[in-house]
Amino acid sequence: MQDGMKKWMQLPRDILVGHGVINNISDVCRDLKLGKDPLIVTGTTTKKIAGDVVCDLLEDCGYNAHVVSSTDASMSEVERVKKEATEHKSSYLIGVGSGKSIDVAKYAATQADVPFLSVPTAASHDGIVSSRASIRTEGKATSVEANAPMAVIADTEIISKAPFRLLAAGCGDIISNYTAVKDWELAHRLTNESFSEYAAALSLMTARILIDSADSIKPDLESSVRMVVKALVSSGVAMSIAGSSRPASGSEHMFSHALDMVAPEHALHGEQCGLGTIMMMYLHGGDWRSIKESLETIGAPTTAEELGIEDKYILEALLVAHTIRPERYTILGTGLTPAAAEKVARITKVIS
Ligand SMILES: NC(=O)C1=CN([C@@H]2O[C@H](COP(=O)(O)OP(=O)(O)OC[C@H]3O[C@@H](n4cnc5c(N)ncnc54)[C@H](O)[C@@H]3O)[C@@H](O)[C@H]2O)C=CC1
Ligand SMILES: O=C(CO)COP(=O)(O)O
Ligand SMILES: [Zn+2]
Repeated sequence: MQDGMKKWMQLPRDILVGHGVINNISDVCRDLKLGKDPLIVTGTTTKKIAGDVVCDLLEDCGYNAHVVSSTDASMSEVERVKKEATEHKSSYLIGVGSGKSIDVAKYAATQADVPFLSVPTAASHDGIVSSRASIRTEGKATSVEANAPMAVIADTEIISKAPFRLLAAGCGDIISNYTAVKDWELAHRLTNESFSEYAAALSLMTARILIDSADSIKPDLESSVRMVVKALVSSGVAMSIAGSSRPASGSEHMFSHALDMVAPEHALHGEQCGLGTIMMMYLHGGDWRSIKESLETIGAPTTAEELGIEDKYILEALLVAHTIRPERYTILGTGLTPAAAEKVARITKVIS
């Protein structure tokens, strides 16, 4: 198998997107025949926003639900959640929150070999649907294979109340599909890596629809949330078809993962990927200006300053990005020279 590919496509069975769909949580658990003993994994902020709501809704329907708050997407948190699940004899896990809570729940459920449901409180990236989890081990973030959620319940009423920055980050994660697919095509041509026309076409179509609607993505608009959540689901399906994150993660994601390693403070995953897309599109000789303009229209950061990260870390990340996932061939090849890294960052006005 190539590059951590799954042997078969794994997709969520039930996907609910809309106003107030959180109220359907017990119907979904019943539909999937999951039993009456869920463990809800949530964040400290998102517990108050949706974790407790999910717990109350399930308890009102006779479920024996327990809640565990998770603060960090680390292997020790995964172990702690697994232990809680064993203590409470939980037959499935429900991740309620942003990326970190969902990843901890997803990976703990995979390790414990129990089903998992995804209830995002923000549309910040396509991990809400995917079969991967980003878990920190010994201080280093690693993307590990996990089981896809059995169901995704994306309540647009809740998500529309999240800070707009999170939604704009989700757009950055989708727009990055453009360079991810270009990298995948390149790898297919140069290294014979297997390539799925369907997964690539779906991934590109998703990014194109989002870019075409960039000027209608606005704060406090539930219709904007709906559009972005659907795109995140569609991007997640593209990854499932491919059996890997290839259609949605290329050199721009390697840049973001590198930034997580080298910079003392990070921005949001989707924000970093958006910035990476501008620069990697320049390297591909593509229309990086329209990527930049779309991100600006949406209100996502397009410069190091807006990202809140010093220029020197952008350059450092560009230099080490190719080492992040050496088995995944991209436009970065065996690496940029310091002069090339500075040139791409300056020409695209990511650094000044
Ligand atoms: N599994 C996968 O395929 C993927 C995983 N990731 C991982 O996900 C994590 C990043 O996830 P993000 O969601 O971008 O960041 P995050 O999980 O750090 O959350 C950012 C902040 O948003 C807050 N938040 C969430 N919903 C809110 C709401 N409704 N109202 C107010 N605040 C709210 C959270 O409390 C948190 O402080 C990283 O660990 C990254 O590596 C990223 C992409 C894909
Ligand atoms: O973030 C992702 C897709 O948007 C997942 O990609 P990784 O495999 O790089 O973690
Ligand atoms: Zn991503």
